[in-house]
Amino acid sequence: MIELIRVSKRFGAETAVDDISLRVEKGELCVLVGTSGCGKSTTLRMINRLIEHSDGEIHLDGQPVRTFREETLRRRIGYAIQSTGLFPHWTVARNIGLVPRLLEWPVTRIQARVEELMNLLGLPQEEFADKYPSQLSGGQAQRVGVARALAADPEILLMDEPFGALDPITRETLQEELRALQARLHKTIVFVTHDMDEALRLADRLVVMHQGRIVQQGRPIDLLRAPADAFVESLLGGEDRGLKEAALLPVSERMRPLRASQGHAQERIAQHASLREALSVMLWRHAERLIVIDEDDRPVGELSLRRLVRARDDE
Ligand SMILES: Nc1ncnc2c1ncn2[C@@H]1O[C@H](COP(=O)(O)OP(=O)(O)OP(=O)(O)O)[C@@H](O)[C@H]1O
Repeated sequence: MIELIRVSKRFGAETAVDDISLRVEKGELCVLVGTSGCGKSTTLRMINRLIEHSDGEIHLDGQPVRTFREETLRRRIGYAIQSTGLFPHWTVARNIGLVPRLLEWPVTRIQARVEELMNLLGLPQEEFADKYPSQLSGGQAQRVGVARALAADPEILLMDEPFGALDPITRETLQEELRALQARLHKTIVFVTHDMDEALRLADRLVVMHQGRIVQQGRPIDLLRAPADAFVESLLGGEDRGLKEAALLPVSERMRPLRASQGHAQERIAQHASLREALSVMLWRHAERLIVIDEDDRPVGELSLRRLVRARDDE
């Protein structure tokens, strides 16, 4: 668990982070969003002490980070950044093994761990272990960066725009992989991004920052439904919020049991698809009613346009 209590950071006369309090529970994926220069990266770097905070307290599992030895911070906190920070003259395998080597793990254990991580991140050993960073695509390099951050099996992962430089498709793939990884590994993650869709897709807890302060935090759906002010509302997408909310809700949430009289609907949608996808199918197929199917393609319900747009309170 990470806790920031009334934390500030000043660079000379400038206050980059201004009296923020934040608690990230074990296993939670917390995303920091906000306009450029609002203090997201500074907040992240104060957690692993790349930057020392000026005021307040930062605790890991109740213990002040100031009291941790460098080695302990390395072991407990992984760090992945947009530019990957890979050493260009080191192979992929050597880059991934960096922290275990610094921690003086035995060579065989390092090799086994590097192999395990390359498998986990979809980087086949035979193909990638001996490559150099310049021989990788952006997406592959990011995977190596994430593998390296996970190498010493830290409880905490700090990620600063790790997918920032990627094309939208690779980016979405890595977002899905991060969620899947998180479901398996239960790390405590703090993730910084500019991209609101990425933030909404990934976050258990969304933290909106503005001019060094936290202006609102909570579950993405709660922020979408009740933004604290006009700034948060516009950052969350203004009039697009309806679509963003629909992207977070599964079809199963609004469908109802299939009745014989509705059997004429032909278009289908998976029950795990989002309401946004359902709306898109309706628009594309000119259909006001969809049959909802399960993983085995069996009809399990139906979703009408009327039901999709209905206010939550009417249910
Ligand atoms: N080492 C430093 N020395 C002086 N000022 C700094 C330093 N690092 C950051 N700042 C200032 O602190 C403020 C917050 O910067 P920070 O990088 O945390 O913002 P950010 O929200 O991560 O921005 P971006 O999204 O553009 O990366 C900025 O005004 C920045 O200029």
